[in-house]
Amino acid sequence: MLSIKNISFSYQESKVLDQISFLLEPGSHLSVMGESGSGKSTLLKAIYGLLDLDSGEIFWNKEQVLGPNFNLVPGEKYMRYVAQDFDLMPFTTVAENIAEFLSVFEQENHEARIQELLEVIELVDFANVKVKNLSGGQKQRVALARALAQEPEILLLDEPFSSIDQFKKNQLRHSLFPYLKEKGITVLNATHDPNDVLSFADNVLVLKDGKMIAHDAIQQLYQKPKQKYIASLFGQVNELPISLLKEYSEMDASILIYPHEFEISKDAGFEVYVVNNHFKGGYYVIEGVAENSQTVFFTNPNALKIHARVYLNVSLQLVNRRISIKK
Ligand SMILES: Nc1ncnc2c1ncn2[C@@H]1O[C@H](COP(=O)(O)OP(=O)(O)OP(=O)(O)O)[C@@H](O)[C@H]1O
Repeated sequence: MLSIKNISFSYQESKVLDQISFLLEPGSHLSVMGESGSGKSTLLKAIYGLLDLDSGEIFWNKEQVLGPNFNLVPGEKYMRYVAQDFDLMPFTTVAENIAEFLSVFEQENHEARIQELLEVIELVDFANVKVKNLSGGQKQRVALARALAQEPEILLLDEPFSSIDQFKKNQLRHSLFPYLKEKGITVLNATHDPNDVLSFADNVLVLKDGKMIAHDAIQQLYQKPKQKYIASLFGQVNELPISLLKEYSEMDASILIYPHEFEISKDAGFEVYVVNNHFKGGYYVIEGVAENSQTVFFTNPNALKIHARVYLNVSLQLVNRRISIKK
């Protein structure tokens, strides 16, 4: 179990982590989300022991993680941190880079382990290519394989696919995350990308200005976001006065609605007129304006005529789930 107990950290005068506490079960996958500068990397660095905390404690089971003031060589054997800058050996091959981190006591397994890890990072054909000749995204994958070579109990990933193109990213998510689950490796993944989170994370921790503002199971967090900031991490979201819906016209509260949650109708719901269509591949996000002059985004399989008037409705079930937010 990873226990983070009330940790705070400041760079010079500015507080970057503010009293963060949470527990992480072994083998589970936690995504750390938050806008740029919210403290995601700093949290991972603190957990890895790269920072001296202002206050608080970090434990992996019974072992305390200590910062550089107490630990000359930061980093614990049971934990690996894959940073945004990958620390590789450029003049040796991909296979040699991975082999460097395999256990010297298991020489006879090295070939098989290198092959296994090359498959996870999908670089089998690059085994004998020198790292200096790889693209940024390929280097990032080698850094991942090196971390895995050390068979960590906890893996800290800082934007693990940031340099990798969309196509490869998808393949890699589907090979890496199930591999980590199968091996029982505990994962903390700092990411901006909801696609890293939605199908793979068990829980999500949300940071805002160094404070933990949510820590919940992924589905709960997505379905019942406590504020727009949280819902926005998963893409576009509307925050509307509930009074736009006839049944709630007297109520002074706002409601968060993802664009795909509207039902379009010819006559039921509230009226919007169409001002723009945004092509998204398999569907369109339509930009409309409601009677209170507020912009509303909703999805539709096809583009709609500019200036067309449509009615948007939301299921009662959804309203009841979300309605808790007071203005
Ligand atoms: N070495 C440093 N010295 C001083 N301030 C720093 C340092 N590193 C980060 N910060 C500041 O700490 C805050 C949190 O940074 P951090 O890198 O943890 O954010 P982040 O959420 O990981 O951002 P991003 O998503 O852009 O990587 C930011 O305001 C940043 O400017």
